[in-house]
Amino acid sequence: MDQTVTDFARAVQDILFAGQRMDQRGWVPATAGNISRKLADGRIAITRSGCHKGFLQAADVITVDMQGKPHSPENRPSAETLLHCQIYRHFPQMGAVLHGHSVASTVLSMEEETAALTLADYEVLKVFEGQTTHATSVQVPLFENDQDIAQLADVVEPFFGTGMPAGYIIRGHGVYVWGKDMPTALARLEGLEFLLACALERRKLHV
Ligand SMILES: CSC[C@@H](O)[C@@H](O)C(=O)COP(=O)(O)O
Ligand SMILES: [Zn+2]
Repeated sequence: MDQTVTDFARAVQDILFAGQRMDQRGWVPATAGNISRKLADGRIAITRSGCHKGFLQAADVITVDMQGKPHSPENRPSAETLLHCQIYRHFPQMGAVLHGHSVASTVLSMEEETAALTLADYEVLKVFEGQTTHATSVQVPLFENDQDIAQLADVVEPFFGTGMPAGYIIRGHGVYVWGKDMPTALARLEGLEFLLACALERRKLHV
């Protein structure tokens, strides 16, 4: 079979699997969230706008270029496609991007008044790139939500220089994480969601 077709077919499988996994964990309520995977030829396979991520069909995955332009003009990619493209542009070694709307990321980001959530002293911090010990802290930047995604991307842009090992959170909205491939991105998301759930539980204990 043609290599390009095989790569796209694999990306579709990766995206459908990720959608089911994120739905099972309660991270993509209703039609929330979006999922992408970079193809070997540089195109990006991404979810269509408005689909339930737990019930994705192969036809719900389309391709866009690095600027977010769909290869078939009749296809409407995720409303947040620009945020995915921005991550791939900054980190050429990354192969998958996940966006979810968990309860923990939504609540914590609305409660935290500073510009970042600090996650410290957790063993699971080692799930993030470059972390080798629990005896550290990782900052997860918080950005104000904005329905103008190009404007939101402009605000996120300078933070790529800081690496953002755990991804970032849009306030009252959700998380963005990435990885070299889909299993790595899913593991990072699972790690981040575990840590956010711990942080939320601790805040409840301390009220
Ligand atoms: C359920 S509303 C969520 C959307 O506004 C958006 O934030 C989202 O994550 C999904 O948008 P989509 O265009 O389907 O990729
Ligand atoms: Zn969203």
